Amino acid sequence: MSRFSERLYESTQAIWDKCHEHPFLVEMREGTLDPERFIYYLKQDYVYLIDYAKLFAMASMKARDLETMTKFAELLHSTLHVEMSLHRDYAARFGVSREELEQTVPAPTTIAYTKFLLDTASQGSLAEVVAALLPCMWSYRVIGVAYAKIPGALDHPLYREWILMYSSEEFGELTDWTIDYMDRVAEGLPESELARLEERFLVASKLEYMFWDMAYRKEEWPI
Ligand SMILES: Cc1ncc(CN)c(N)n1
Repeated sequence: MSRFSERLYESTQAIWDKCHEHPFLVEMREGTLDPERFIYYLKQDYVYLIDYAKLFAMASMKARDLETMTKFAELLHSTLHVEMSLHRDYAARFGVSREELEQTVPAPTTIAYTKFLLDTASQGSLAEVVAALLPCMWSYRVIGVAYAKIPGALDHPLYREWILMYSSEEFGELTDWTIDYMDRVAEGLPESELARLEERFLVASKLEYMFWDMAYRKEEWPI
């Protein structure tokens, strides 16, 4: 039988392709993205990641065995200390203090995404939490690996570190573990449950697209 993650990947391929075609990502891989858009993205992503990290804490709490609990704790640690440290380093380069970064006012799309994730974590099963958080890891992994192969992309003074982070072995291993875990928790579930997991994965993938779009437009509250 094919893996459930393959079904997830196929069902969202069109949305992920749309992300790759989005001007934010096209311009980033070509090295022409306006740094102002990138700073906006970093600030919104920082407050997004604060809530995203909480998902791993909640997944750790829902885990039924020590090995899984430990892995989600590792993911929590990595988000707080590795991924968010990338944002802190970038912010320092742009003269944005750690406090300013942390006090970023979340834009409507950031709130929509984090609310969806945290609602899933508070009300859903462990399998649902994993389905909701997986596009975040997996789609960035796909982007990072693809961009690292583009000639000259790693020479860019601004986007190099971002590409290195998401194409790194460490990020790859954590992503692979989570994909594999998705398959394991989905095993033996009835179709009604699988469809629910697929829907969580799909919504998160759409929100990933919306996040790129938000950053490109430098979305503001209308009032
Ligand atoms: C919105 C978003 N999605 C995914 C990632 C990668 N963890 C991120 N930093 N931000």
